[in-house]
Amino acid sequence: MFELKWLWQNLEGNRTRYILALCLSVVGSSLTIVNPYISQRIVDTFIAGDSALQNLTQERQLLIMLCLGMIGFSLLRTGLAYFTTMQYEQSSQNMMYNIRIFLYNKIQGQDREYYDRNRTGDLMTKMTGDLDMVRHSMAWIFKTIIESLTIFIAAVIYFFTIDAQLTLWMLILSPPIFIVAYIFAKRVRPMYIDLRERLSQLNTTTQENISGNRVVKAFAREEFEVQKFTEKNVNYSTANKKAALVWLDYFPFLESFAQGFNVILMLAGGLFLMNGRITFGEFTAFSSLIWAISNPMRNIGIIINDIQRFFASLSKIIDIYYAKPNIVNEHTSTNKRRYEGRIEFDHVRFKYDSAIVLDDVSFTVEPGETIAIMGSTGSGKTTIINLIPRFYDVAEGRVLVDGVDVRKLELDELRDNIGMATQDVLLFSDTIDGNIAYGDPDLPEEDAISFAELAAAHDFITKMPEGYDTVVGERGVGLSGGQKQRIALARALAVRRPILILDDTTSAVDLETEEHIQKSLRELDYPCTKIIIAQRVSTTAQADRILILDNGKLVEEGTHAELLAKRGYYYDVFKLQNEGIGRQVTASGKE
Ligand SMILES: Nc1ncnc2c1ncn2[C@@H]1O[C@H](COP(=O)(O)OP(=O)(O)OP(=O)(O)O)[C@@H](O)[C@H]1O
Repeated sequence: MFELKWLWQNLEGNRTRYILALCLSVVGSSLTIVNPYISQRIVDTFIAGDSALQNLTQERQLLIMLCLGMIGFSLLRTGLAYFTTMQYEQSSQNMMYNIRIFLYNKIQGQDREYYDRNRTGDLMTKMTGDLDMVRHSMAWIFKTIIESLTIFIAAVIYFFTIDAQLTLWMLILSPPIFIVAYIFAKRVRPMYIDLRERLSQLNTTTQENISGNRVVKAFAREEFEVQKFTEKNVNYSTANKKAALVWLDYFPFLESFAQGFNVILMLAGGLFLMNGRITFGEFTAFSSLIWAISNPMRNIGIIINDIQRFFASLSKIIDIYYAKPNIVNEHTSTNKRRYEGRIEFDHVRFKYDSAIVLDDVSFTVEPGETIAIMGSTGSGKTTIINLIPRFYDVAEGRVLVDGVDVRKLELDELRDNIGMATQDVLLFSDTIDGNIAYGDPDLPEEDAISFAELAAAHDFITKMPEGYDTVVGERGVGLSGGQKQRIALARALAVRRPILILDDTTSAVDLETEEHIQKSLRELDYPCTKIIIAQRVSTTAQADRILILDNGKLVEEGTHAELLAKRGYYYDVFKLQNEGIGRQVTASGKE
């Protein structure tokens, strides 16, 4: 079976320990029959045998030895169980530790398409709940199966040595139990796959709700969100109950069969005892070991439940394990080159799934130039800049950096040459200093300060209670939109890359602050090609060239003056932003 083979492969380094644990389980469980055997000897020799009284006086030494033996074996079994459990725990924990690291790296190495397709809540479920289910199975469920099986087999062999016919009578119930268990397993498997899916939906809803709580509050949609959560919760709970109820359908059969072992022992065993076919001690041995046969039968349903959960979780983990990104970061180059910063789009066509987003886009940016991209919302501006660091690959055409197709460049090196501030600003729960130095952890504090000054962030940072050491909350909680944008800009500048990409980075700052930022960008002390997405003419006016996008096509290209003279989209935007919205408002406030 593929999943088990996969587990075995990943057990590398811990295989010996795990096999040792399995062997110890077998040995420890086999010892279960020792005490019933000693009991049998004690009963037959000292309690119920013909010469019991005589033995009690003459063989007292043997009795003491047998009693000590019982205590000794009990202690040995307990010690062994402790040691065995430790081996299971250590090997399964070590294995999961390795797999967790591997999966985390795997997720980190996925391309943007993977993140577009996979929900955060689902990935979180795989990395936590599913991994833990597999670990639990390795440490407990497999152990339970091995131990139950060993005890069962050891008891059956021991029973056979006492009386084969009585043993066969006892085993008469096993086939129907296995048939019931098999039917149950077949019915319950799809339910656990469904259950796992619903848990993932529940986690996704919870995660989205928590990370989007400010939007929820802004729209006073708490009730709606509670309803949405309740719906997922009900779904999960219903699926859980459904699976549990299926188990309950079969439980009475399994329990009755398990109880049946006692009845058979009483009837057949009692008859055999009266006939003198077995001794009283042997009957006691049967009686004290009957649980070894009935318990595994009784637990078979629980074990099947857990195994179904185990396989449902394991297949989800394997999904991540074998997921292959289309855009791979080889991490091979040790010496990363610094690029000149020339960018060229050569008849680029791009689509998300089947929707064409960029169509025949061609333009060139020379090293050191500043290019502004403007266009209506959804026209494809962000998509253009996402193609430069190769977050996605083009469908047709080429994107070239320093004259080389980005698909032929080392991904690490390419991205190491780009500083980027994205539209959706994400800051980490760290100090402001730590956030600015994110791309360069060795950045001296005075440099962090000077980049914050360039990004017009220094003044508000120094006014904060702990200045640069102020810890910002998750995603930058505690800062205004404009403040977050400025820290993100300082972070992008601080890496001093030859290509700087800014996606609407100054949209939330006032005009005066923006003026300061524009000046800083013009006066950067390192060579840098800048690509700036902006909606304000005040931002684009100073660019060497402005590209206008409309519906995925490049419709205008030129300097501020050239585009104004063209009287196209750019001119309209310019007019709109400079003359208000075209309405002449009178002093009295009427049009
Ligand atoms: N991950 C994605 N999967 C599918 N479609 C996407 C994805 N990202 C963007 N799109 C679609 O691609 C088109 C272009 O999006 P893009 O983000 O490039 O526009 P934009 O010009 O940057 O818009 P805005 O000014 O609103 O940021 C839009 O129609 C958008 O719906």
